Amino acid sequence: MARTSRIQGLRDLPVEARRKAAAEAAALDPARIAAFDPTRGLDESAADHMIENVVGILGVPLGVATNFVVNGAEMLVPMATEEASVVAAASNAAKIARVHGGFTTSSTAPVMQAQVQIVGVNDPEAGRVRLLEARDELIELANAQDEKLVEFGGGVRDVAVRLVHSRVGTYVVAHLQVDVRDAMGANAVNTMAEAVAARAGEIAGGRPLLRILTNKADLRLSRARAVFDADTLGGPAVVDDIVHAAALAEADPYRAATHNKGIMNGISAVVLATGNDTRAVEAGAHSHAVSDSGRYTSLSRFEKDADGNVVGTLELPMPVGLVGGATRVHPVAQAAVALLGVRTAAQLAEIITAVGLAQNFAAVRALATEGIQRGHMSLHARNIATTVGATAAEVPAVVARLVADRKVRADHAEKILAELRGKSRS
Ligand SMILES: CC(C)(COP(=O)([O-])OP(=O)([O-])OC[C@H]1O[C@@H](n2cnc3c(N)ncnc32)[C@H](O)[C@@H]1OP(=O)([O-])[O-])[C@@H](O)C(=O)NCCC(=O)NCCSC(=O)C[C@@](C)(O)CC(=O)[O-]
Ligand SMILES: NC(=O)C1=CN([C@@H]2O[C@H](COP(=O)(O)OP(=O)(O)OC[C@H]3O[C@@H](n4cnc5c(N)ncnc54)[C@H](OP(=O)(O)O)[C@@H]3O)[C@@H](O)[C@H]2O)C=CC1
Repeated sequence: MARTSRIQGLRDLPVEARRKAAAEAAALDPARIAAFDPTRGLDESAADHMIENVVGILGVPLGVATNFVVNGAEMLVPMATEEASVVAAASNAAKIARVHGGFTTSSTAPVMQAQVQIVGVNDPEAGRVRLLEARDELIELANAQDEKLVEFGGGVRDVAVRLVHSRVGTYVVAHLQVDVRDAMGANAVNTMAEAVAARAGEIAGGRPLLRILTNKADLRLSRARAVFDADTLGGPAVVDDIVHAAALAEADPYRAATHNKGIMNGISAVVLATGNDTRAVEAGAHSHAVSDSGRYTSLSRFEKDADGNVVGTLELPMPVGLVGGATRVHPVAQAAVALLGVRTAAQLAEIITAVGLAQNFAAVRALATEGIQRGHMSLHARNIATTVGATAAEVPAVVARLVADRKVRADHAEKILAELRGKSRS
């Protein structure tokens, strides 16, 4: 069967049937995603080897976003999040993007950078140039730390040197620019930085201090682009308002922070589902949101294209891997990667970026039209109903009343529940 990301009625199926439908739609043997079943996910002894002082395992809901087409390929996207409406919103935007073929993505080579800080250099300008003269020697020394990475086609691509003027002096900071192939790359570049630090200090004429990767991974960028059809959105006035909404985010840091949070709703959910480092991706994203003039701005852009549609673009650092970290040891992360069917870290990075753009578009569309409450709160209402003690059988009736009364609040849910229980007793 051909892979598809359109699954009719997925939301109405019980969870076990959804897993089956997802495997079928992804043309996968269901055994490949068996770990999605919480009884077959991460066990305590594996968890005990992942971090320290383990006392338990936190469950986070894992959903699957539908409707994605990325570079012409149908794609079901695993998303781990505690927030209602995120998975629905991503699926909704992906459905609108399908009208014009879905998402087109691209990326730079997977180059991470490690910094070596050198202190106490008397002639920092000359120290910088001495290090650049020693480029080949430093590259050779660094590459010798990871012959396998070089065999895979990775390794150090270049050395850059910056002078950083701080409150307590000028530092010579050498950057190793390393192609880390399918790894997130932290361990490889940190090992290289530690290995070259002493020699770099000698050459620069100072003392090496910090030796660590930078999470401002601006040489490892991933991009996504999609066209959102004007007629599907409700016409030219809606398009103009979406462009206004995005323009405010570009110009105003207060709005940009929320706009970017909407992007990260999608990105962090896929990063977490695939066992990648959410903090590394978040740090990279926010560092990239600072413009050349030093102002915090939005990561995405929405414009009106020549045909009057909205064209959305997103570009940001995406340091994710397939071969290391928790991706290698967490059975649910492995199942998530299998569901996506990706073979390289670059493919994974690009899909995550497409999800970020979809998520952002869904929120901005809602905000520029009916507001966030109707769609988001009607899904959040299920949490509220459960919080006040509604049973699985009672939840649908409580949710329907909360939404109809436009009062998605715990006090109102308690009132509705009491009324329902009163009726069923009488
Ligand atoms: C919530 C929707 C999608 C409803 O939207 P709707 O138009 O009422 O939904 P629909 O029933 O017509 O369905 C349209 C599609 O949405 C999906 N969908 C719809 N409902 C479900 C569901 N229950 N379960 C699974 N999928 C669902 C589904 O894909 C469906 O198509 P289908 O594939 O079925 O043909 C819409 O209102 C929306 O996109 N809202 C945005 C919600 C959002 O952004 N939530 C994030 C949390 S809010 C936040 O944290 C960020 C924010 C907002 O502050 C960021 C910012 O300010 O920029
Ligand atoms: N500031 C930060 O962001 C920091 C993050 N971290 C953590 O680092 C972890 C990720 O580190 P990472 O270095 O990716 O993970 P690992 O070191 O676990 O895995 C990467 C290794 O996998 C091997 N490998 C096998 N196949 C490939 C391939 N096709 N391409 C590239 N490498 C391959 C290589 O080792 P070999 O050459 O030996 O085969 C490579 O060094 C995350 O858990 C993150 O949380 C750690 C420190 C700081």
